[in-house]
Amino acid sequence: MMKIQLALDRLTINQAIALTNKVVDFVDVIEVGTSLIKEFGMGSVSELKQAFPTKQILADIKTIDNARYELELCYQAGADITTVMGSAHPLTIEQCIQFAQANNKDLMIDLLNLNAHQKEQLFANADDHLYFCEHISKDEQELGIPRKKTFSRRDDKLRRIAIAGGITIQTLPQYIQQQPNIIIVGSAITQADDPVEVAKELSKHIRGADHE
Ligand SMILES: O=C(CO)[C@H](O)[C@H](O)COP(=O)(O)O
Repeated sequence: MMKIQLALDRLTINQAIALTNKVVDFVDVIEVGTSLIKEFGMGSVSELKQAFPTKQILADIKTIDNARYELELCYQAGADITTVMGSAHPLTIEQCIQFAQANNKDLMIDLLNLNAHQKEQLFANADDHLYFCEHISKDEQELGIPRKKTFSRRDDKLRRIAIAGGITIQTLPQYIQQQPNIIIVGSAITQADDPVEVAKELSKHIRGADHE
């Protein structure tokens, strides 16, 4: 099944919990966004895990260095998945992969701003607990820079792929067509007038998508 990940950004912890409570049945993974971690620290991760103990919690820590220290903080707070920037030093990425494996956790490598060659090098690490996130930044979104088609599931069957960055109900079909494992949606739900309706609709299409 294709999964939907809810990205919680630019909210207080209480707002994040209240919003998630409304839409929890329509999401598979709860992402504690980088902005929450930066503003409120690891308490944002532990409070979300306490509020939703049966859900997978992704701490979007975006590690760029100091791999074990940062992952340890996330695991102590209850995270099931953490993120590392694909642009980090290869040793940092290797440390994250090894440490996640040793702790029975999943890892997501954020491919933000990497070229095809850099991505190929990272793809050599593919396994069932490693996700590669095709991500366009908030800054690119806000400046209206169009997303390039980044991958096709047809030649990418071995890798677990997530897609993130400004995805809405209107733009969803093109992402579903690419058959990722996870579609990450933040503002389209968190900023919606009716978050429940939007999450319900997104979930219907994402979870219902034909996925190999
Ligand atoms: O990692 C992120 C920001 O760095 C967000 O998780 C991602 O961009 C999804 O949120 P939105 O749908 O609002 O773009």
